[in-house]
Amino acid sequence: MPDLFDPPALPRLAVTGSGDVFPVVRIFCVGRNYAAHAAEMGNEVDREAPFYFTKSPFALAPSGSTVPYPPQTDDYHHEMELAVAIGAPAFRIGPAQAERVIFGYGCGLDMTRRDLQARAKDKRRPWDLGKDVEGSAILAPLTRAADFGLPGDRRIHLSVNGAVRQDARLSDMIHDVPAIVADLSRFYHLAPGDLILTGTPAGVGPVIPGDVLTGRIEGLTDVRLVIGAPEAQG
Ligand SMILES: CC(=O)CC(=O)C(=O)O
Repeated sequence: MPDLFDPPALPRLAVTGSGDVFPVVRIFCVGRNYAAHAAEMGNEVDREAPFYFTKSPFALAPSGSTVPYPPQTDDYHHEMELAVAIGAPAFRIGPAQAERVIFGYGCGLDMTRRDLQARAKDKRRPWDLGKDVEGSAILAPLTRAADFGLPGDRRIHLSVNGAVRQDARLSDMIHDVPAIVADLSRFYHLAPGDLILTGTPAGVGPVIPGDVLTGRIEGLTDVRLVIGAPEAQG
């Protein structure tokens, strides 16, 4: 039977220093993984275990894009994050095995309709409309794990129009990368093409059309986003 339409190809990320590309199949995101961010949002952190939400891989936009200010929000926020790309199958692995299944790392932005997320939280509803926003997962080219090493306590920071807004250390994460990979592998058969955004540090805030965002993690390629004008109706 013929397909009724041509499905879109999976989005792909460039790999720094090579012609390789990494197809993105799923995007998992960790919530409240930095104590200072949880506090600024008025939340307690859960040190027992991470929690997750997801974004469609089709929410991905490459670094350097101009992405229109999205519909149905007046409070679109930046969230700078370390992204982890999975390169091998992993199911029910321990933290000690996590390194073996990590393909690489990248700088990512988890752009968020904060007003819709807040409304969802108030009504105890899922966060999809706040988080799974078209064009809201901005990813820089990946760096292979062998070229990056371990996340350690590298600086993670984001500036908007040159002014630093988020500034922290990867060691500030409550659940570190091996713990996150191991924990997620209890629930999912992780596989090549999975991407994990590991949570954002404090300093999140609103953006407006014309803003230029630059996110940096020592040792990785910067992520860059320009906020475009909202799209016209109709
Ligand atoms: C409160 C949030 O927006 C959750 C999140 O995306 C993060 O902590 O990162």
